[in-house]
Amino acid sequence: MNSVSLAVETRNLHVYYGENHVIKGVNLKIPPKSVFALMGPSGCGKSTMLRTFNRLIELNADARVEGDVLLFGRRVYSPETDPIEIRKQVGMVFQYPNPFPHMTIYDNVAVGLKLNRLVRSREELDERVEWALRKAALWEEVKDRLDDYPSNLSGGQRQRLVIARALAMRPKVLLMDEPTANIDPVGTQKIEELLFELKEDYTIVLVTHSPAQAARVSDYVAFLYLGDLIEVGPTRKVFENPEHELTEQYVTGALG
Ligand SMILES: Nc1ncnc2c1ncn2[C@@H]1O[C@H](COP(=O)(O)OP(=O)(O)OP(=O)(O)O)[C@@H](O)[C@H]1O
Repeated sequence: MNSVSLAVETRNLHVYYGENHVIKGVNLKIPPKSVFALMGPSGCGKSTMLRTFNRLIELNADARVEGDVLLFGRRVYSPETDPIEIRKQVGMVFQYPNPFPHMTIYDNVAVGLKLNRLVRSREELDERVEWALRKAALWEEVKDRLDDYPSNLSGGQRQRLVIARALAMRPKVLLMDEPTANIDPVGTQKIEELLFELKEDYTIVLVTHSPAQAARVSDYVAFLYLGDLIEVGPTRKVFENPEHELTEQYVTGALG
């Protein structure tokens, strides 16, 4: 696949926090309309890597990025590239479900559309909010209480609300940083099922420290260890026939 047909590509990507070298020359090719998992033990650089894809890493004054990240062939770190534009194309969901507590369920989904003036009428806004909530598999559970506040929702519902908020902006890529780490098993299962539907339209990059989750939901998986990319490939291949001893230890639970 050439760069334009890849959703995300990293070329010799390095990240430093001050003197601390945390991503060490990583080359990745992430095909569109798939779930791509970044897995590895705590501190190996998964979140850091994810944050380079939408330039969120730049909010950290200590961080320095070298090498390239390409989004559908476009250089994310080129001086001509506007980080705000990149963040519109690349949605992000974090480990803690973080809907805005003082906004209604409806407004949580509508807020980005309003701020960016992406719709012209209240009717269009209603349609887009419903569309996003349906896409996030939440509509049936909240359609009669759109004016409620998210504090009344379960953790899993709140996370799906945040996913709806991201989807409302119609991103091409959705970055998810351990989206089920703080969700109960039933909520986790719903979010994992949702990933299967979302990948029909979006590219999903999922950070997880759980090899079991990566095996359940991803099409491709990359294993990071201490900032090095140890192995990457189709998930089945990596789990059933890993090339590296370290990968084998990690997927069998021997590495922690
Ligand atoms: N803001 C920061 N300043 C300095 N060092 C950082 C910062 N954020 C992360 N690090 C360091 O960079 C390395 C990679 O951290 P990162 O959070 O990317 O790993 P991770 O694999 O996502 O870990 P976890 O699963 O625990 O979230 C770690 O050694 C961490 O201590």
